[in-house]
Amino acid sequence: MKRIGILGGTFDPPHIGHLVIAEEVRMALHLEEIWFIPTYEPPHKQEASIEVNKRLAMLESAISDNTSFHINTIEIERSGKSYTYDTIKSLNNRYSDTEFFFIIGGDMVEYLPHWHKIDELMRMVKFVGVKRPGYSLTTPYPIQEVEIPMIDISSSLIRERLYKNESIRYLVPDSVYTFIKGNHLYE
Ligand SMILES: Nc1ncnc2c1ncn2[C@@H]1O[C@H](COP(=O)(O)OP(=O)(O)OP(=O)(O)O)[C@@H](O)[C@H]1O
Ligand SMILES: O=C(O)c1ccc[n+]([C@@H]2O[C@H](COP(=O)([O-])O)[C@@H](O)[C@H]2O)c1
Repeated sequence: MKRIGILGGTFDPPHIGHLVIAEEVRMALHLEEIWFIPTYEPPHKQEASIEVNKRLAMLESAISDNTSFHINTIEIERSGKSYTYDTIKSLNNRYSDTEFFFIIGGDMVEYLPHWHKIDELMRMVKFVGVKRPGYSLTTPYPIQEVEIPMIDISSSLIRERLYKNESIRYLVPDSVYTFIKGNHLYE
């Protein structure tokens, strides 16, 4: 069986926290690839503040220098609310030779009881939890923890900084920085 990690996210915008957790989990669990899956419409929070094609373009530029990182656009193609249950069901059908590991930060671990069809989903995919400042990995669900250097960076922090015209240099890859500035995003 192939071993593939999935990092689902809104990536509004992508930041170095996303890249670090993907790489750390890839290494720790000996995964062949990480597939980044941008949501079309996040199931549990307000819709993204910029359009999906711009989120996708930023994500492409953020991961382009890592040959183990790929993007899967299944949720964009499906449109509507991006329930992980629907995504994993399709991927399991399509890639029967692959074991998927769905990576989530502490905030999403705490939210697990509210995920759509969570009990069925737990039987369909392995969840991997990584710590995030301010959240615990305590959950009644069987997740596997991977230790990472904790990173206190979020897309909300980056959006807030940009609204206030403060620096976000080094919090996002240079290519994402250039894209944000060039397209006047989050101003
Ligand atoms: N710094 C981080 N440490 C650990 N996990 C993270 C970190 N940033 C994001 N994640 C995880 O990555 C996934 C995708 O996150 P998302 O794209 O929503 O970014 P975010 O920074 O949480 O955004 P926002 O601040 O807008 O909610 C989620 O599972 C989230 O928990
Ligand atoms: O399916 C659900 O009910 C569900 C609830 C919360 C989060 N998720 C998924 O978890 C991933 C991270 O979510 P987000 O909004 O923090 O980017 C993303 O792939 C979401 O679709 C999924």
